[in-house]
Formats: sequence, structure tokens, C-alpha cells
Amino acid sequence: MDRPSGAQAAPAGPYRTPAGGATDPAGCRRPATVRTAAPGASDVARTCDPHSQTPRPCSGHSYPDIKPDVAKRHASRPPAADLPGWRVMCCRSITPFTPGRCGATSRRHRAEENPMTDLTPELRAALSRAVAAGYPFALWRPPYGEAFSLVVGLDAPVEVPVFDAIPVPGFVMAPFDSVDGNLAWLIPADVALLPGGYLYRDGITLGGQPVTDAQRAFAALPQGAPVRAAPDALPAPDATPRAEYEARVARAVAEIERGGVDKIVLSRIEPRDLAPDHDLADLAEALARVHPHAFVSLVSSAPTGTWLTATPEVLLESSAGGLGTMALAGTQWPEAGTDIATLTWPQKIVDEQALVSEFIRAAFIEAGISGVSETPAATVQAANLCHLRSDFTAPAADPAQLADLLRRLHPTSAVCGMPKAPARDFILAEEGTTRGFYTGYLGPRGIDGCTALYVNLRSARVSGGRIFLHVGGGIVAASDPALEYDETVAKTRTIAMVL
Ligand SMILES: C=C(O[C@@H]1C=C(C(=O)O)C=C[C@H]1O)C(=O)O
Repeated sequence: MDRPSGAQAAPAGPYRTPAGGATDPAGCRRPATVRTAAPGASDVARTCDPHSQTPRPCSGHSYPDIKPDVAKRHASRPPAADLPGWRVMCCRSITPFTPGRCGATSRRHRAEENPMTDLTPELRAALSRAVAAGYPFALWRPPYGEAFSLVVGLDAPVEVPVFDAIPVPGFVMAPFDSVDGNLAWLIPADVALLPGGYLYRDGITLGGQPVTDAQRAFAALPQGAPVRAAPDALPAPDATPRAEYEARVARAVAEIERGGVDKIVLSRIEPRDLAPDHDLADLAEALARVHPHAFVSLVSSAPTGTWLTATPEVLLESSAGGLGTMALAGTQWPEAGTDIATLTWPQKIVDEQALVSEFIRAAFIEAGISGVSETPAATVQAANLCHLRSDFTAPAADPAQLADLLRRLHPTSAVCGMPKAPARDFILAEEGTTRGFYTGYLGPRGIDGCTALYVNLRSARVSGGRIFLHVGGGIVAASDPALEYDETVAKTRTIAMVL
């Protein structure tokens, strides 16, 4: 059950707190001994102005200590400040995330024209034409962008390398567990309705005029019916009961205590019924309205199924302006209206987020990408939740380097665990293949000069009248099973609040 909104002492997160834990001004329970004096990610987050747009070098910043056993295991990886050519930034506004020019079109739109917070009648018509004809489609709204875009594929989706020498523009979606992290299903942008108007694909370019009969015929397709997902052929999973999830968390903690793995991200599924008169376009629009920070999408194709997403997590953005990713970890769910600058984080969460940053640093180094800038971790808000986040940006890279980086990043330790291989094995043993595309990635590829891949979380699969909410969280040695379950309940609200 959701925590009642009037509750006084909300847990800071799913971590065991020592006796004597206090309640901070946000109503979040925290350990009595939260480190505030030591230089660490949370301290920097508190002393920086989160709204400053200007990057400035950070003097004297160092990373928080990590657990001695973890430090030993990863001793070969130097801290960011010691890496040659690595810049540790301070006080860059980390919301919104704008490493290159991804999303620039719709953000520009907001500045120059009246805000378009809703789906336009033109988009609704195009979407219902795609649904009526059974075409695969992807509808999305970038974070802080106010305009939706739509691509419709006129043929069946194909599996392609995302970063490739000859990138067909479209929308890609990859599952959590894949043989090659650079492989994803592509819905080609055969017909695209972007903030600037209709475009039609001719090979790898998009032009203003239809070039095929199918593109010409698109405008004449019937429209007007509500957007619904036909029941798909995937199994309809049962809800994961609290006791079962808590037992799973306890097994993960035992596995971590045995050694060999530091963090395992577990998840569960919560099925619900959609209203008989639902319209998925309305749900996507409502998600975009209530979650301006999020990448909101509605994607439907035979190999992926139909997914509604409102994710705060960038996996990899790339454009001629540069590339970027983020380390997002740690979750609190403070009372509505809480000033997030007042939130404090237990050392365990600071450590957990530092592990994700360490994983990303290693991925950049192993992919041979240099000139990376990194921000210290800062508190960011994602719907009813708060996370710790560091941003990583780098100069533009070639497709081979990007493919290499994507293979190393996906799935990140934020959604799989660390080290990756034993964490993944544990997840597959406990959850089977029920994740599907949850904690995979999705996003526009080669649209307006940009590929923007997001982690598919705060998401749900829709099949007929049923919606399956997927929610999870990172388990570390100090995790408390009951609070871990509560965290997943808080995470269901991102999508559930519009149902
Ligand atoms: C796994 C999820 O979220 C991830 C796990 C987090 C955590 O462990 O605190 C925080 C953000 C995400 O990277 C989810 O939302 O389902």
C-alpha cells in the first residue's frame, strides 16, 4: 500500500538505520550519524546552487570513501579526480540534462512559440491512423520539451546496431537482457511528425515530401478511434506479493554478504486493469503534463509489445554537439512540497551512487573516450521521488566508439548491479525473463541529428485492458527487505498517478 500522505516519519530510503535515527526536515528518517563534514557527493550537492547554469571548476572536490571491501575489489580504478584528462565539474545545473543538442528542437519550440503541452489534433490523428493500420509507432516527449514527436514504421521493425555507419532514422528499443547491448529493435521513421511538421524517410534521410505509395497513402487512413493495445502474446505475469519480494531481497542481501557481488537490482510487477474507456494517447499526454522532467513515451510494435514510460534516466545521448550519460541511484520519497535542498542521504546511498559513477567512468575509459567532464552527485527530483545524480559529458565520438560505449553501459549498474555479470545472473535466476524491455533502453535514433537513449524504467507494458507496472530498486548489504518493497510501491506512483 502507498504510504499515507499525512505520515510524519517517512523512511529516507530502504536502508537499515542505526538506533537513534533522526527525522530530517523533509520527514525522512535518517541515521544519527549522517556524514556531513566529510567531502562527498552529498556535501557538494548541498553547497552548490542547483539552478546555476554556468559550469565552474570545482576546487578541492573529492569523492566519498567507499566501503573498504569494495575499494579493494576496484582498487585498479582510480578516482575521477586522478584520471588524466578528466574534469570534475561543480555546480553545473544538472536539471535539465543537456549534453549536446538533443531535444533542442522541442525546447526551442517552447521558447519561440506558445507552449504545446498537449498532443495536437494532428498528432492524435496520425497516431490513430497508425493504430488503425496496425503499424508500429513511437510517440515521445523529451525531458523539459513541450512538444511530442511521432514516428510510424510502415514495415515490421528490424533489429539493428544502434550506433552504425549507416543509421536509418527512427526509434529504437532494446530489452534488459541482450547478447549485444548495441542491438535494438528499430521502428523506422517512415512517416514522422516532428515539432516542425511531417517528414518522410527516403533511405537514411528525412524529407518534406512522401516518396513511396505507402507514405502517400498514410494521410488517407481512417482515424478517430481511441488508442488501445491489442492483447499481446506475452504471458500475463501475476503480481509479486510483498512476502515474495521481501524474500527475494533477503536472498540478494545474503548473496552480497557471501561476497563477489556488491549490488543487485531487483524488480517486481504490479498488474492493474485499465478503465474500459481508456485511451493510451490520453495517458501519455497526462504523464507528460505531470512529469515535465521525464522522457515520456508510448511505443507499440510486435516484437516489443506496447509500453508507456516516464523515465528520468538517460542511458546515452549523442549528437554532433557531444555525448552524455548519468549515474542515477538512491531513492527517497519525501512528502509533497518538500524542498529537495533539505534532503540528506545516508552514506550507504552515497556509496551506492558512487559505485554507479565508478562503473560509468570505467566504461568511458575502456571505450577509449577522453575529455570527459563529470559533475558531483546532486539531489534531483523525479515525480514523487528523489535520486542522487552525476552527469557525464564528452566531446562527440564516432559510431564505433559509441557502439563500444553503449555495449559497456547497458545494462548499467543502476538497473542491473555491480559487478554486472554476477548481478545479472542473480536477476535472471530470481526473475526469469519477466523484465522483457523494462530496464532495457529506448529513444529516438538519428532524429534531428540526435540519438537519445533512456533507461526504460517508471514504465509499464500494456496488453489489451491490462497494464503491468514494472518497479525495482538497488539492493546492497544494508538493504531492509520491507523498506525495499515500500520503495517499489513509491515507484509505481509515477505511472499509476495518471491511471
Ligand atoms: C530500478 C529502478 O530505478 C533505478 C534504481 C534506483 C535505486 O535503486 O534507488 C534509482 C534509480 C534507478 O536507477 C526503477 O525505477 O524501477
